[in-house]
Amino acid sequence: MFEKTFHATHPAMMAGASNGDLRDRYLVTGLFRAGELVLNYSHGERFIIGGAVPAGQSLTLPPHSEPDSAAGQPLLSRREMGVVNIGGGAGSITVDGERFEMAPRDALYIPMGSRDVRFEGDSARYYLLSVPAHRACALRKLSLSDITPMRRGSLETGNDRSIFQLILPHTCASASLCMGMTILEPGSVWNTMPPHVHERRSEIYLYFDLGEDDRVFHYMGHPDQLRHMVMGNEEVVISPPWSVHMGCGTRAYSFIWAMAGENLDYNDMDVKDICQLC
Ligand SMILES: O=C(O)C(=O)C[C@H](O)C(=O)CO
Ligand SMILES: [Zn+2]
Repeated sequence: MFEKTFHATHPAMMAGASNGDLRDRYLVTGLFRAGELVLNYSHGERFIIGGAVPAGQSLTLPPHSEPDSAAGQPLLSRREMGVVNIGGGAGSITVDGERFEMAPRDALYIPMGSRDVRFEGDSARYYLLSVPAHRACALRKLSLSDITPMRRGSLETGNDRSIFQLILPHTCASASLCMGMTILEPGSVWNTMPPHVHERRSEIYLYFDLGEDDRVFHYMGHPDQLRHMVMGNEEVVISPPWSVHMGCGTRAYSFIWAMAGENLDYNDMDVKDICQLC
């Protein structure tokens, strides 16, 4: 049921890794295909990373296919999920009969125990992230207009951006998923500058709102041994807990960040000084 399984990696595996090795280990592509629901699996925090593009049809979360003890059970029987509509048009998500209209950039938190989850919409594109959960929190829709963003950076330093915390304890209760969206102002290109590491959580970035010919130069690895990966629109990068994660685009863009691990504390991060990087 998973298109690809991404394995957990050791920091020592960065030495000698080719650009192709990095892309194979950390880059998730092909998530958004018309008429399909695509799921990938990462052993880092056991994230499921997916995309659903209904293109006029109705797409449903599949049940577990294995092991035998779980086969046929709902995918979210022991998991929670965050969804964002990154498409240009509205759609709807129906969870066990409760229907939510999903305007572009709306998010939905779907709790553990949800059984029937359907995605619809002609031009909606849903980004899906799921992690194991130990409790069921409330099903909840979140719109950017309900959230006061954190403003960070400046146009002068090319990193003027708004950080919307969609799923965090003060906005939406979850068992272990943290999720948000960061939107860069026109003329700004750097995200997460200065960068940070958080040993107790892994993080996943999805870059979007880029043109077809635009790219983000995403940096990862140990702060004093940075590597980069060239990423296009609607591509995802997995950041292990030992890795920085930051990027510079050829124009302004947006990205969705999602984390899980030891805690739900957004501020549990070790911010690096730019002079520490090389
Ligand atoms: O632009 C930023 O800065 C971010 O959005 C950083 C992410 O929220 C993050 O990496 C949280 O750990
Ligand atoms: Zn981070």
